[in-house]
Amino acid sequence: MAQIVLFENIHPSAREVFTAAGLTDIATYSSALPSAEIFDALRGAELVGIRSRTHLDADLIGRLPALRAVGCFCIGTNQVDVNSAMLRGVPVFNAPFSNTRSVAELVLAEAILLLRRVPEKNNRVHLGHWDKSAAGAFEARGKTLGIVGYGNIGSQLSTLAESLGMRVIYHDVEAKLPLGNARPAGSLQDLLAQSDVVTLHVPGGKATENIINAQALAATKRGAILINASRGTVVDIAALHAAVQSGQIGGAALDVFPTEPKSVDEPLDSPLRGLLNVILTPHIGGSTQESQENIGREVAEKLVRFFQSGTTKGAVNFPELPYQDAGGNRRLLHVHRNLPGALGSLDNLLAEHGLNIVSQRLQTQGEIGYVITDVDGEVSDIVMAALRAHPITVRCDLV
Ligand SMILES: NC(=O)C1=CN([C@@H]2O[C@H](COP(=O)(O)OP(=O)(O)OC[C@H]3O[C@@H](n4cnc5c(N)ncnc54)[C@H](O)[C@@H]3O)[C@@H](O)[C@H]2O)C=CC1
Ligand SMILES: O=C(O)CCC(=O)C(=O)O
Repeated sequence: MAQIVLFENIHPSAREVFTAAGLTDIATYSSALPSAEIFDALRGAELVGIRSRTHLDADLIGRLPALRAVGCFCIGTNQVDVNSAMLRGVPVFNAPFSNTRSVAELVLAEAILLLRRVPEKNNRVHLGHWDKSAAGAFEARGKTLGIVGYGNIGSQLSTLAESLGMRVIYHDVEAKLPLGNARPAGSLQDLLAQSDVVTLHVPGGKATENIINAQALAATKRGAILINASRGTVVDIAALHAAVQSGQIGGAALDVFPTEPKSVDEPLDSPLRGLLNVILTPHIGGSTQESQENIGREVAEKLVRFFQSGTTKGAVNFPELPYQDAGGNRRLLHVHRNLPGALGSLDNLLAEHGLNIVSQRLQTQGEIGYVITDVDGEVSDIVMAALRAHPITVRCDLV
């Protein structure tokens, strides 16, 4: 079985990084695999690369003892049970801003197209109608853009929209630095009531599930446009369907869906198909040549650095230890339960086996601690077996 398994058509730049680092045992898949097939594909894999469609749940992670790290070649990591991965000593990496600009540009384009009613007009011309009316068509200039989630994408979009002359307001659960003339709205309800275009840029997960539901849609300014390029679970699709049909929502653009097709030939199952004032795109917010090449390189580099030196800088679920040159002969990566005396137990065990510590760094986070130890001398299989068998150990690797 391959040491590295990459799903979902990850850009070839990733393979270049792995092979340049001497990691050549790589299996690639052009799409996500059905859950019945994924275990066989991953058996024995040490590094796994996915995008948004491959789900790594607690059960699957638990059945992959060889797995050392996961790379999400995207921003979102909600498709991985990152807590279970952490508890098994598996760091998860992502590319936190390599596709930010691509998403912001698509959203801005969709806002303009929907304000001008282009999706319906495009369809009418294709059908032979030359309907040159200005009814319901507006400039973006002077309109209010409401951004829900003022993180990397939301704030990037904020500056682009202001350069078009839009008034920008935002709602975030954390205090955020307003860029340019953007201002925080008093609440989500307040944002919805004021905005001509509402766009969602929050993470997926339980806390954001259906935050745009029937009640939120009813509180939205009548005829406003809704754009969702975050995660499909953020919008209640049945409620949106009803709001579009009643005219409460004047147009919508959705790039993400509660359940997304796993491959090219699987159709999207959604009541929104066929509505002409709704733009549906196949989760391509971050899919540009520029972003995919950068993401391929960035995440592969993080995986290689972890695999070869143990650094967890940038991991989303793990104590972060930055890169440091190896000081000794061998380097031990030890993940343990975060209990008093854990480091002492590890060091005693090394001393019992005559290993001198050249340098050692510890970081803890929640339930686990992570120690990188450079030692003089060879680390025998006996020492590794003793380390792995110790009651505090979650996992231990030698690099
Ligand atoms: N369609 C696509 O292809 C892509 C989609 N995404 C999605 O976009 C999301 C956002 O990306 P970034 O801006 O890079 O993330 P980010 O982490 O920089 O920003 C997210 C923001 O949402 C805020 N937030 C969290 N819960 C909230 C709530 N309930 N209400 C209001 N604000 C809330 C956070 O405080 C944070 O400021 C990602 O998590 C990912 O799911 C990202 C890239 C591509
Ligand atoms: O490109 C992808 O597969 C996923 C993009 C995305 O949603 C993300 O980066 O979070």
